[in-house]
Amino acid sequence: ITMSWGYAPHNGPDKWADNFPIANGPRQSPIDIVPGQASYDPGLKPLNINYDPSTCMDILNNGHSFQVTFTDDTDSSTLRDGPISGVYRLKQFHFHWGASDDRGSEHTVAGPAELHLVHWNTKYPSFGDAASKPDGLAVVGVFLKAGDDNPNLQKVLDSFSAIKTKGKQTSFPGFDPSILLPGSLDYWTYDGSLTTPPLLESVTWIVCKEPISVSSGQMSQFRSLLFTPEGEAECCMVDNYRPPQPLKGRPVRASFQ
Ligand SMILES: NS(=O)(=O)c1cccc(F)c1F
Ligand SMILES: [Zn+2]
Repeated sequence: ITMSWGYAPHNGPDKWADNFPIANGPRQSPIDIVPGQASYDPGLKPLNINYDPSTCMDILNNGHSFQVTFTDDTDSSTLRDGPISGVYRLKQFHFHWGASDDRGSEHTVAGPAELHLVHWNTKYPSFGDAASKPDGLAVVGVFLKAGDDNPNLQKVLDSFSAIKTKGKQTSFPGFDPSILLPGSLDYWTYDGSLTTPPLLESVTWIVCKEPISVSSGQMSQFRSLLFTPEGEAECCMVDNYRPPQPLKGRPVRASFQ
């Protein structure tokens, strides 16, 4: 039987290496970002992000998080410049969050949650192919910070009643994910991996310095989702984050001074 990885004691991050030995590899994510230890690189370009809301299709509870998926058969929603070369297409975005407001982000500048916008390098024929290449993916990470209600999250939160349990999906047209980005696109960047199995070491991480806000009430809506499918004993979808991994000598660069 294939392993059903998760975030529980029996199948969580400390067990992933049993089936995915790359979990102990040289460029694993997330990492603890120490602002003072990052080195400013004046050669880094500003991020060039262009999203077309008409590529937004649906929202899904995949049993690990919820994800909003985009059509990626044209260069309509793209990421360019920053630390990357070429054109990367937006495939999906998802979040990781904690059971309480003091944990939940993956890259630690600690906070209740973290948004990941996943893009793949169009020099490869597909997302699946790109995901196995060292320069195949680029993920923009945005920290959520406990504070005021964030009205830009509301459309996402309002869809949760339709995707409460694992496997549920509902159409989610016309959403513009750029409204989830912070005002400043200053970022840290380093070479890493997927933070969930198969933990492939194919991600150029681009982590924004500025967080977006989320209220505690909105966080409790995230926590109302379930890891479990309909009809099974309910298990709240919380603490779906991997703890920081060893840096192993990797440089972390900053786009700002
Ligand atoms: N947490 S994560 O952004 O590293 C991630 C997770 C699943 C599939 C991905 F392509 C991916 F990038
Ligand atoms: Zn993620």
